[in-house]
Amino acid sequence: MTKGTAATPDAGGSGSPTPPTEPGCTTGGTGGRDTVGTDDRAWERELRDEAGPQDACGVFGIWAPGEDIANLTYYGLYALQHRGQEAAGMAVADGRTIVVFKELGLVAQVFDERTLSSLSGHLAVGHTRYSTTGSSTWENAQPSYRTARLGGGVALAHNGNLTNILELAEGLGESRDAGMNATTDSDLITALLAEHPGPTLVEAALDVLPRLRGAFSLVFSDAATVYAARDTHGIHPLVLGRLDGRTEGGTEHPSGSWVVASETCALDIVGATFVREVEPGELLVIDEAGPRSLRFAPADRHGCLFEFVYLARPDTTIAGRSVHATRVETGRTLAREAPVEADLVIPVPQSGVPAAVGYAEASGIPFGEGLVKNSYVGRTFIQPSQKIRQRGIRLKLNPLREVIEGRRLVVVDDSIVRGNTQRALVRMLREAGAAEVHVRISSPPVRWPCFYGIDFATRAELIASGLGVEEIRASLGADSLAYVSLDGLVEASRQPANELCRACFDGVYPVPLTDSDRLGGKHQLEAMGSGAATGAALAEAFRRRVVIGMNGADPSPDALDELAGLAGLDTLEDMAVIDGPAADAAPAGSRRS
Ligand SMILES: O=P(O)(O)OC[C@H]1O[C@H](OP(=O)(O)OP(=O)(O)O)[C@H](O)[C@@H]1O
Ligand SMILES: NC(=O)CC[C@H](N)C(=O)O
Ligand code: SF4
Ligand SMILES: [Mg+2]
Repeated sequence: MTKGTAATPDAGGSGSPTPPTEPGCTTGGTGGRDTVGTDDRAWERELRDEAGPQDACGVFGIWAPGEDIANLTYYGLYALQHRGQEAAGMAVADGRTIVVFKELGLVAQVFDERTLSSLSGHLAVGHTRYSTTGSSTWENAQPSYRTARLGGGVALAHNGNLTNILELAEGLGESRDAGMNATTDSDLITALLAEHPGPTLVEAALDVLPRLRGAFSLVFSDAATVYAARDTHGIHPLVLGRLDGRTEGGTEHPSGSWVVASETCALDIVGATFVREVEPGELLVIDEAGPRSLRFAPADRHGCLFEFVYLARPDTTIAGRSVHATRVETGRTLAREAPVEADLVIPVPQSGVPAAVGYAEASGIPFGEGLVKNSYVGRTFIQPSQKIRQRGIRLKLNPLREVIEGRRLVVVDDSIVRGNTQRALVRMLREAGAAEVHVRISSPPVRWPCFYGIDFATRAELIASGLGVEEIRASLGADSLAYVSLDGLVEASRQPANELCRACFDGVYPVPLTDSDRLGGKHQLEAMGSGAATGAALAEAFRRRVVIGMNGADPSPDALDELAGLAGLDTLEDMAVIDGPAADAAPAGSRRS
């Protein structure tokens, strides 16, 4: 392994890689593309500072000598854009050096031809980020990079969320900081791998991976080799593909060319054929000898059911089942379980479309487009602030008056999380003249927070956590509301019920959660001093409120007392004396002003 170099473009954000400013510093990007107006900056601050629900990142890895690695990675990330819209990046290595280029923004905003042409090598690791631990800052964009203790570097892309973050950070001590200023759980993994005394990255990984709790689909690399690993539950997807018929200097590379990606749709886009899933508890090592499989834990499969509902693209296959087929069938089931007399079934674009097709098919009610989607607006639920999500819905969806006026509508969507979308839609549809609005949802009520990579924020934010179906209907202003049953959804996914995580629907968490897991939160590493969790830091975290209740945690009274004790306070009320709005606290290492 060799020392990495940095991509440090000019202020315009489009420069070519230049040497690092300090030895071993490897992450690149503008750290401050200063071309946005005042209003945009406000949005940026919201993006950066506010806690809120989000999605599940996309990861991509490729080992393909002789191929245009940067371009293929770009296309792979493009196919995974729906999994994270806050930042994107790639690390490209040529056997000697690793160059990382990352930036806040969408894939197409982060990379241009000039940047891509400056990134060359035989392997790459890429990422699209939707933050679940650590603010939306440049430092927290991925791939995360660390110089390894024994020389060389480690670049890592992570989808998921760890649940033993404080424990891991405490174990790292001072080396957690190491000038990187990242506050993600993902960077903790990179640091653990880089700090490991083992002579090879494989040995480090086999020791570190079993110590991680929670969800991780990882693609990481040193300068010569790509690695992929999936947590023991296989919570989020990760697949291996082969770039068929590719050549190196006119002859096919003897060991083939390989791609690892969050979803099969990314394999399709780069022209790779699906080989198999990375197994839960498996570590794959991909180099000139081809892929080798190692095991770091036994498989105890609990795949995320919400991937089938919303997260994954419909043209992806998970555990042998098409996401699109699952959604259509769930719509059919919903029509059987919750029929209604109506004139037209309309979908809520984008991810509500397949279920609406299924509902229309099974009910016999005509299907029609009643909402026009602005294709230039992305996913709203995965945006990191409530204000942005609410604005996004108005920007994104507009009713087609001539289609809906005077009609009794069945409005089909895949999920209700906070209720932003449905509340806005019911109002818009009524204003546009709908005679009746019947809302049908192709997943059960989301009542429980997710600790494994979906930022469902606080439980209080989940509309179904405190309200029954009738109360939700009243709050949305709909004429009727019904959700599909959990059994109906599981059946449509064709997965054995005991091999799924369904925790956000039924509160049964496959990875046991301790109080500190529950007390953790998106900003827990920002609240820590370098290396160690001090009482004062926890008190600060507590004050910021994003920690308590983050991810919907309902901390037990005992845990709260313990936290107050750690912070040196007698009672929780004492914490109120520390004042100042949470958003004022700039995330550690933020380069943006
Ligand atoms: O109840 P809420 O908090 O509003 O969240 C639920 C909505 O968010 C998602 O759509 P999103 O706009 O994120 O993406 P999509 O275009 O893929 O449907 C989901 O499909 C629902 O429409
Ligand atoms: N959505 C995800 O998979 C997030 C990955 C990681 N926890 C982060 O916040 O960057
Ligand atoms: S809690 Fe829900 S969103 Fe989170 S991993 Fe489980 S099924 Fe997926
Ligand atoms: Mg939607």
